[in-house]
Amino acid sequence: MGSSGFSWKLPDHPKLPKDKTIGLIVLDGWGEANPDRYNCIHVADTPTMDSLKKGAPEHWRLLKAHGKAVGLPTEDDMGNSEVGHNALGAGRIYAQGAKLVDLALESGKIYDGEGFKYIKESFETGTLHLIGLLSDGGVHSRLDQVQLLLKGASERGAKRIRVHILTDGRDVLDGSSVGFVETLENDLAKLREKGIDAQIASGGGRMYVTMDRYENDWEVVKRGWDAQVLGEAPHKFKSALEAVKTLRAEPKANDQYLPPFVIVDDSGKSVGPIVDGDAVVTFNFRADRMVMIAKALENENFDKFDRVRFPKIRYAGMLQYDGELKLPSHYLVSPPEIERTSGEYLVHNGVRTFACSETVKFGHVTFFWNGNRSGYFNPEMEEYVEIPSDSGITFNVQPKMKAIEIAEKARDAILSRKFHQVRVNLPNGDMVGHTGDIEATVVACKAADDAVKMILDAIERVGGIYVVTADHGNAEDMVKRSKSGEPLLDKNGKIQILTSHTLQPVPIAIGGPGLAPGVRFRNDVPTGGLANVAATVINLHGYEAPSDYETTLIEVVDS
Ligand SMILES: O=C(O)[C@@H](CO)OP(=O)(O)O
Ligand SMILES: [Mn+2]
Ligand SMILES: [Mn+2]
Repeated sequence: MGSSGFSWKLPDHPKLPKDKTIGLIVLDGWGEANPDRYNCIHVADTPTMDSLKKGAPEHWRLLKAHGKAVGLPTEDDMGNSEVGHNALGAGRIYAQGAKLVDLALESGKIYDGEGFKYIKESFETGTLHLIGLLSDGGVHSRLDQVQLLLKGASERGAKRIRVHILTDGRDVLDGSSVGFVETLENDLAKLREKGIDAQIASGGGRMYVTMDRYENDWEVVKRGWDAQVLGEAPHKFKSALEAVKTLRAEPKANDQYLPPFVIVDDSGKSVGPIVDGDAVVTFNFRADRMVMIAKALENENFDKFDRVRFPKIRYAGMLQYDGELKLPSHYLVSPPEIERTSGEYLVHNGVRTFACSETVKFGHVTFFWNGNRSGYFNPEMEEYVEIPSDSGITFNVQPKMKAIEIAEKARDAILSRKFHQVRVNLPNGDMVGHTGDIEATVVACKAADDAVKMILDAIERVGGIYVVTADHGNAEDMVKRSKSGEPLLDKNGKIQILTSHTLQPVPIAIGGPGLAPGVRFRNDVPTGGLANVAATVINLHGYEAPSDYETTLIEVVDS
């Protein structure tokens, strides 16, 4: 115990035993919605998840996974993996990046911070480059924040501004890139009227350029580096609007995967390479898909690809993306201080943990789960296993992904009896849902269900407990709908495919032979959300949760 009286030691739960093996499964992108043909979870054969639902209301219920329940600015904000896993692991609701940036821009505090002062030093003689995802999706970034930042920076001395855009089509409708570029072009034209030399300098689709995560494919980051820093790309255009319109006219074009392009002047020279003396801001607030580019921009020693040039710049992230690595070292807004997560408590109380997913979601059950912190709390108590994801494909061609491999690892970890908590993320519903391919998403949901079964069977064999939940919706609704819930059609009478997450609640189910008789979901937490899961799991490990955690979902009635 420290001098403040703080202790990592958790009190024993008055009724629940310790040392049970808990299989903790997060189905990524698995929400609950009305059954219809665009609900891939409903269409798919999912006997395991269906059978868990029969345990309602005592052993199955729904949780809020979007909006304020996960620390997002409004109830119109869909859930996402970062905020979802943060809430699941931390057991409290933190104002998240989106909200913190809103507040800092609203109050103007963003301009008084260390990060802005640092980049401002370059405004007199250098160019300010803004790199990030151009949409109003609100998962990684938001256009209105970029607009405010452009205004604020230009009013505070930025004379030459270059924006390097990444088109979305994942958190927003495919094809919406054109509209976002138009809006940005208008804003930049207005700045030019005021004598500021401002324009878009390069671009590319988010899944093909820059925004890789968890080191799945450094080529993605390199393609961005070449366009943004070196001013080189296979496609050259006079304007960004012309670029996106032309590239989208290609057969099978998709905003998520637009090839990299640079904007060139009349002499064919790129208008905005990043050079010595410039300032750079990566304006995404969300961490996972910014960590790799942040390393390329910041690290003196870097061997992931040949940077050709490593310009001496002043670089700041919108937020600091990794609290443990302190990356990047300069940032405009302080990230939420997520501390004392359930993982850290459990390690201090002798609970051994195993966590596993495939590369594309590996950081979700480790880094996000632990409050955007990389690495182990205590390597003696934890083991994290990453199964390499397929790279260079869209997951509708491999909808089963590595679900079975993840389940096998979890099964083996459970049967080894070395761990008290075996935690996995099953990516299928989400990663395939984002492709907008309905048939493939149905296959994906079945694969996830098969994986759940394998893990539950192992829990059965060791007399353990399972907790099955999800981080946000995706696969349960694949069509854009009117307010009354009718599928919306586009100009050609085709349904508008929804590639994004949703506002839907997610299920949570508990059970297994190790679940003490009399444990059931309370009925007095009707608005429970993802942040209530941590206390619940801590109870199932035989401990009382810390008093400032969101309340547990369970009670133990005498039977
Ligand atoms: O792929 C991603 O980056 C997001 C969507 O933008 O999905 P998730 O939050 O499920 O990781
Ligand atoms: Mn997710
Ligand atoms: Mn997703």
